[in-house]
Amino acid sequence: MSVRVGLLGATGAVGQRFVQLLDDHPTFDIAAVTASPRSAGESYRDAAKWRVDTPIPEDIAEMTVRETDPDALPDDLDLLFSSLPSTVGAEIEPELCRAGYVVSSNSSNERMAEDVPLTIPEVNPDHLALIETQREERGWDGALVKNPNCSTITMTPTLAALDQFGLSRIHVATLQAVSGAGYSGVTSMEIIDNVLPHIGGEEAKMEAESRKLLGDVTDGELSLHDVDVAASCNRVPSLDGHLENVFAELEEDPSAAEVHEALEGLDAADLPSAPEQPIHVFDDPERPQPRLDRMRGKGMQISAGGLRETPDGIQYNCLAHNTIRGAAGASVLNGELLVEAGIV
Ligand SMILES: NC(=O)C1=CN([C@@H]2O[C@H](COP(=O)(O)OP(=O)(O)OC[C@H]3O[C@@H](n4cnc5c(N)ncnc54)[C@H](OP(=O)(O)O)[C@@H]3O)[C@@H](O)[C@H]2O)C=CC1
Ligand SMILES: N[C@@H](CC(=O)OP(=O)(O)O)C(=O)O
Repeated sequence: MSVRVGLLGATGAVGQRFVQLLDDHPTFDIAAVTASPRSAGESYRDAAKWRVDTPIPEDIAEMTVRETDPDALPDDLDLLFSSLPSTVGAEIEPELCRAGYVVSSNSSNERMAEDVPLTIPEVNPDHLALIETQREERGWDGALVKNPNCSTITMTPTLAALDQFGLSRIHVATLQAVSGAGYSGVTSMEIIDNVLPHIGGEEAKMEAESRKLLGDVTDGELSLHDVDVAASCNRVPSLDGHLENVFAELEEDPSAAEVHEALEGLDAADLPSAPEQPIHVFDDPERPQPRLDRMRGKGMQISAGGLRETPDGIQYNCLAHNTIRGAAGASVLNGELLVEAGIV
């Protein structure tokens, strides 16, 4: 089976990760690439300043970049992956869905909309049921599905695994890599020998998106999980890989060994890009570390470690590759879920 896909925002940092990840994908074939009007008409090789650590695929390099507009896309695309700036996504993604395209989007616009599935296949694949509500309410033939923010993706699968003990209150502090801010997002003068204790909007995203991901969809209606989440987000000078310190207050009182077993027991998704085991737990208290562990499971596995019983609950660390598991890889996984569900 071949699924013809288009990449929106293909020349950007996340767009390039899509190109890299889809290069040898078993079913997805890149049939169109788009970017801003500045790049449209150029070859992908000229338009994209290639910064990924594998060679640019020759067939994609030769493609002509199109405008990001329904009229500029071929009609026979089965699926679109979007990594547009969120202001651009907010304008263009609904137009594309109205025109009949199914869009798996990484951009933050509409992540919290009640009729838009925000999914991680190992956590809440059933939320795809919201597509029916979305199509009824918006009159779309296409569909819009989102993946969460990269810091949220790193933590939420661990919370899904701990939900069996009753999640009551979560505190999390993040140490986020510079690639999360994009190539020109943080200057070297700002970040070398430094830590920035503020990432605009990130804390509110982690607090809200995690409750949606852990929530329920019944009869096409969404209800949020009632766990309290409080986040503090920090930029640190690692290149890729967000590390997070989680303090979980639970209704029950599991031992560290029980938590270890629960984390490693989170069910895998049976999808081509999914890791065989979603979460790996280290016994070594010095792991996970961004440089050593971000590429586990081809950048798609989440690592945890430092499990510790405290008077208030369990403390642990978790880590994921922010532009693979946290961005392009997350959208690809959602695309595979859409194929499995027969929506694509
Ligand atoms: N899940 C997550 O947590 C993550 C999400 N993201 C999100 O992904 C998106 C992309 O991020 P990133 O790749 O770093 O951004 P970049 O700035 O590197 O790339 C943006 C892309 O969008 C294109 N673009 C810009 N303006 C327009 C326009 N007006 N019309 C059409 N296309 C346009 C650019 O084309 P051109 O080259 O021509 O300028 C480029 O292809 C953002 O929304 C970001 O927030 C990013 C990282 C992680
Ligand atoms: N804010 C994230 C990256 C990002 O773009 O997030 P979002 O997709 O929620 O805008 C980071 O800095 O690491």
